[in-house]
Amino acid sequence: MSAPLTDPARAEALATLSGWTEVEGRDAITKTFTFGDFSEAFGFMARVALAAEKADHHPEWFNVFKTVEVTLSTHDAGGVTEKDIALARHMNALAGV
Ligand SMILES: C[C@H](O)[C@H](O)[C@H]1CNC2=NC(N)=NC(=O)C2=N1
Repeated sequence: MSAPLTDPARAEALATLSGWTEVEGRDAITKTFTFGDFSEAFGFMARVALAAEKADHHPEWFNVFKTVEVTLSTHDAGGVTEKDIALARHMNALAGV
């Protein structure tokens, strides 16, 4: 199991991840993606779901119409690890940002 990133390492990673921020009061990162419509949002979720299953690393998320609010942390490690950074980076790529 990978260990949670240190505060400086997490901050350094976030500086390279457009739109991702730290969650207040919890060792996790979050971003709200906004798409053109529900089909785009759900298509994004479907693509992320396949990647997440392959990596055995899954997002917490909440979809309303064309927005997808995502929170990432590594439950087994109790914080943000490289796995979360990799998934966040992949999500940005899939969303084209
Ligand atoms: C048994 C299985 O490998 C684990 O429960 C995986 C599944 N997906 C996971 N997803 C996330 N976000 N954190 C985890 O610690 C995690 N653990």
